[in-house]
Amino acid sequence: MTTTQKRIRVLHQQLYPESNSLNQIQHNQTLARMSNRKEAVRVVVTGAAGQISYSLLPLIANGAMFGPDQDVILHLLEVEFVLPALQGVVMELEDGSYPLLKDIVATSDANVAFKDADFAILVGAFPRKDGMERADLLSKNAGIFKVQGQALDKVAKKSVKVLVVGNPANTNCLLAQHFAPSIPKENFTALTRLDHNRAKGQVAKKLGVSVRDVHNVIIWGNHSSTQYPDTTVGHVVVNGEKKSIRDAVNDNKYLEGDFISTVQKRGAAIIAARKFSSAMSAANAIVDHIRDWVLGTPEGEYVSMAVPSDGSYDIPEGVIYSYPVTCKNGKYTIVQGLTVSEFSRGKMVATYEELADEKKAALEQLQ
Ligand SMILES: NC(=O)c1ccc[n+]([C@@H]2O[C@H](COP(=O)([O-])OP(=O)(O)OC[C@H]3O[C@@H](n4cnc5c(N)ncnc54)[C@H](O)[C@@H]3O)[C@@H](O)[C@H]2O)c1
Ligand SMILES: O=C(O)C[C@H](O)C(=O)O
Repeated sequence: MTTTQKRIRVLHQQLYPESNSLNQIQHNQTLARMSNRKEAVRVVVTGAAGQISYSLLPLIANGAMFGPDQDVILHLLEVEFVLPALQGVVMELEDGSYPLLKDIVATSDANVAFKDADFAILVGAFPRKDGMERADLLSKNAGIFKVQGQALDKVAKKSVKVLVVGNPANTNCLLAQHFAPSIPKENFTALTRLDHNRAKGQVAKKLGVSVRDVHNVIIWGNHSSTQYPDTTVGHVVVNGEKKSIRDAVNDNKYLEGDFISTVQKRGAAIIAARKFSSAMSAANAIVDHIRDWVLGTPEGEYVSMAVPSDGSYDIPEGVIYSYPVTCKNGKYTIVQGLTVSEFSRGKMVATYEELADEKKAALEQLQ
């Protein structure tokens, strides 16, 4: 035994008088490391055998959503006749050798899927097909979000954070919220981060810069073709120089015309090209939404989230409306005090009115 080994043994015996093996030191160190690990979070993904989930699940399992030190337990919900396909997804997750993936629950029972959930990502819905209007989706989807809201209310943690992706996302979110009265209203959100990312992408392309140089675009309202992608407070930073998007682009006709309609119609353009709705970019936006909500947004950075309207910017309460937000300590805050031009106001009200109509139609469906 070397002198160093002897000294370690003495030290070890002082620290652990009940043990006399060096292996025990290693064992205790391992136990200590394990006890420092954060408890695994339970993440529900509905529509788990669908195409968005196929891109999303590996991102959750590899730490992109919650960080590299957070174990996850995936709760996968599918309709019963799709369970055999879901088993294939489960096998692939097992074969992916993801160190953070602690366990998988795969089921067609909402009360099993939502049990003790920390996060619920509601993707499963009837997707819009080429030529179909979003309003057509309301009747197909209202029942799904009623049942899932009720299950959340009954068995999920009261702190569960909910993100609705399945369309019409804002109104489906409102329904889930309505049927889960025991969960704080502000825990219900819908995805407009994909639209936000699309808007950044269009500005970056126009200016020939990277998306990382584009900041504080805003999506107001509904995840639909009435959404208002707004660049009025956004800026770009190129070679250390900060400029408003308006000044950098220097083409208001574009920013108030083609830019807006390209972002509004991007989902439809992808359906027309792929014959399926967006999936890879949707999964990426879902990760961005939850990661920022949980881990926070960089100082001064706005992101877009559809959240319960609280009267901010004179949008009445009672709809799920996309606003610019910042996130800190697991909470989002709607950015206040931005100047709203007459042009912007018209677009913000139009998209609100669509949401109010969708709400009325959805509630009628359920009577
Ligand atoms: N908000 C956004 O930015 C955004 C972006 C893209 C797609 N979407 C929407 O996301 C949804 C899913 O898209 P996709 O391409 O993955 O569709 P998909 O058809 O590939 O997958 C949907 C899955 O949901 C399942 N499902 C249906 N009803 C269910 C229920 N009650 N419980 C559990 N699972 C159920 C289906 O069996 C299917 O496997 C669609 O509504 C689509 O329009 C939203
Ligand atoms: O509009 C759709 O159904 C597609 C999806 O919401 C998208 O924005 O890509």
